[in-house]
Amino acid sequence: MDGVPAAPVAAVLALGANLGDAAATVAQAVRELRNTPGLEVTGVSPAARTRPVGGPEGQPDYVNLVLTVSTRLSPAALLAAAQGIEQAHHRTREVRWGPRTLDIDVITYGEMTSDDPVLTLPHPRAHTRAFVLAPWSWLEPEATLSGERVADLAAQADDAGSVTRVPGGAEDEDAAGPVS
Ligand SMILES: Nc1ncnc2c1ncn2[C@@H]1O[C@H](COP(=O)(O)OP(=O)(O)OP(=O)(O)O)[C@@H](O)[C@H]1O
Ligand SMILES: Nc1nc2c(c(=O)[nH]1)N=C(CO)CN2
Repeated sequence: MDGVPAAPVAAVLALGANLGDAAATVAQAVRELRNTPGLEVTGVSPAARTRPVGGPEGQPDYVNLVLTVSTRLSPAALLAAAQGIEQAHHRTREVRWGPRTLDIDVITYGEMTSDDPVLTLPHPRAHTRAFVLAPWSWLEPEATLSGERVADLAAQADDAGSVTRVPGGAEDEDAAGPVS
């Protein structure tokens, strides 16, 4: 998990936010990831507005998007970089699946598999989450996750009906509008 790869590794990151100006936060996080040493952002999905899955009732909608990256960071360093950006956006963890200013999950890191609870790969719930799978499929229509087409998984997910594609660029802070 700590090993630096011999060659850049393709990884997939999922971003989500539903507190404050979520669209602006996600756009800023993309810029921060672009500025992270050892990381090249190779693709940014359109943003999605999504209904909250799990957690307390009455949360605002989320803004979600997916990035593809090419990285020389180890898996542990990639997670640390993601968590550092979460912390810079004042991420707190009070209640499981509660509302958050910013969440950055590592969905895949090359073909690596891991059941380490600190960094499980692929992300253990990604294959059930349209809020991850749908934006990923918009960015990479032929992508697969554990041998299954991401677009098919997105269509089958329980939350498939609560994901709306947001027009405009994901790095346009106004594109997704305020969450409600
Ligand atoms: N693939 C992964 N990406 C991000 N965090 C992971 C991953 N696998 C395990 N974790 C661990 O999960 C812990 C909890 O993460 P976090 O608080 O972001 O969960 P969550 O976003 O509320 O829920 P979920 O894990 O269902 O997305 C982190 O401290 C991290 O060590
Ligand atoms: N719509 C939506 N729901 C969620 C999200 C998220 O990013 N979007 N993240 C969660 C924990 O990672 C739990 N529920």
